[in-house]
Amino acid sequence: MAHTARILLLGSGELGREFVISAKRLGAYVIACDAYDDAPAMQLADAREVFSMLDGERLREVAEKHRPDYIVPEIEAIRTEALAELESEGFTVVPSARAAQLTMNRDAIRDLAANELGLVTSKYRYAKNLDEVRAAAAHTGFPCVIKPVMSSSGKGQSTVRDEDELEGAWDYACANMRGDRQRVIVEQFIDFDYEITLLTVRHAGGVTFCPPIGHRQERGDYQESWQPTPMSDSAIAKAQDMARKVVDDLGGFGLFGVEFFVRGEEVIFSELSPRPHDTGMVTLVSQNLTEFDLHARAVLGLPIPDRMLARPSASAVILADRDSDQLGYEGLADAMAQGADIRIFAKPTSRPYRRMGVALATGSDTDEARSKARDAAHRVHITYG
Ligand SMILES: Nc1ncnc2c1ncn2[C@@H]1O[C@H](COP(=O)(O)OP(=O)(O)OP(=O)(O)O)[C@@H](O)[C@H]1O
Ligand SMILES: NCC(=O)N[C@@H]1O[C@H](COP(=O)([O-])[O-])[C@@H](O)[C@H]1O
Ligand SMILES: [Mg+2]
Repeated sequence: MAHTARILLLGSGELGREFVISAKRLGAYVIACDAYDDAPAMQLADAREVFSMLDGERLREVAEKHRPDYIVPEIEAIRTEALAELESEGFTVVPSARAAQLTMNRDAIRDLAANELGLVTSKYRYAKNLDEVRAAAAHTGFPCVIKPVMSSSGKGQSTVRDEDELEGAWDYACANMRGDRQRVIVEQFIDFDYEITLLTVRHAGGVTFCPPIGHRQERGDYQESWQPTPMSDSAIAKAQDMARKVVDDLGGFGLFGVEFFVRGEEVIFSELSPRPHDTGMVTLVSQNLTEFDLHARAVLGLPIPDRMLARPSASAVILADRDSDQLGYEGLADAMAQGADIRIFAKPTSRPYRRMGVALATGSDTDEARSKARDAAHRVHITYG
């Protein structure tokens, strides 16, 4: 065979696009899947399949047609029962069908982290109607954060300051939840000093951590990230210990993005992605091996260094502000003039707040890198035809 491995990629957004590049550099044949055609990763892959990955039967048909060595989820909205079945029949799901299943639902991963593994989390309770939301908020206190148990990138999420806002937040969560379970998590709002993503690679040779990535979110969605971010030795040790516990429990090989809130010396586990993380796009310039390279290596059973280093770097997102299918981009040269780099994801359509690209920069420290990346992101103008 001409290729080192066949990979079925489930989800073809910007993270998948970079993963395709990394996997293909290692000689893999990649079939990119998503619910819409010309998705960012499809444009670079060897083959594509356009279907809803929530459709278990279609998922099975596609897996049987391509007979991949590895099935690599790139999004959360996947019929994970189908992944479990395929795994039991001998397919390899990355990092494991169990990891995909538990992280698709906030309640499943939260119960594992808080109850079974004993990790420190915010106070929380679940609710499936407005009365239960009120009871849950009485338990957590105000402010609290309400999120659908099935959602990502902040969809359906709101921070609630008092009783009167609960109904609006419940309606908003219901209107924006994915899947068929009308259920939310109500979490105590953590007034953190900063939050991090700890990229954690579980591989044949053990577990390797990348230097912590700091990030800033708006509307529950990432706006900028930087690496490394300073942390005390004790805080980093706590985060690494919790990350190791959870990835060892989930099993399999791959890179995980483990999210924590840090308040003083207290480190609070939030959630994790069993795959490259959006805030980890900064590794496209900060690390010798990016998060996508590390995921590809771990998946293919190739060696991962024991220690990863990062030079001070930052990323800043380029967002659309309206719906369009006549997109163009201006200002790239201007954005790059101060030394920043730009990635455009080439999504075929835009909608308000959709992430269309990212600016990347390095600097003598992360403050300088952040201001360069932000400045470059502002110089890119999307045209809407
Ligand atoms: N309990 C909380 N206290 C304070 N801030 C919170 C809390 N929960 C979430 N946030 C803020 O909202 C952001 C998004 O939350 P979370 O990571 O749970 O959502 P998500 O939809 O899964 O996002 P993604 O899929 O992009 O990781 C967090 O990074 C944090 O900034
Ligand atoms: N926080 C998760 C995340 O960043 N996922 C990334 O966004 C894409 C969906 O983007 P879209 O909504 O613009 O299609 C996903 O395919 C993945 O690459
Ligand atoms: Mg998150």
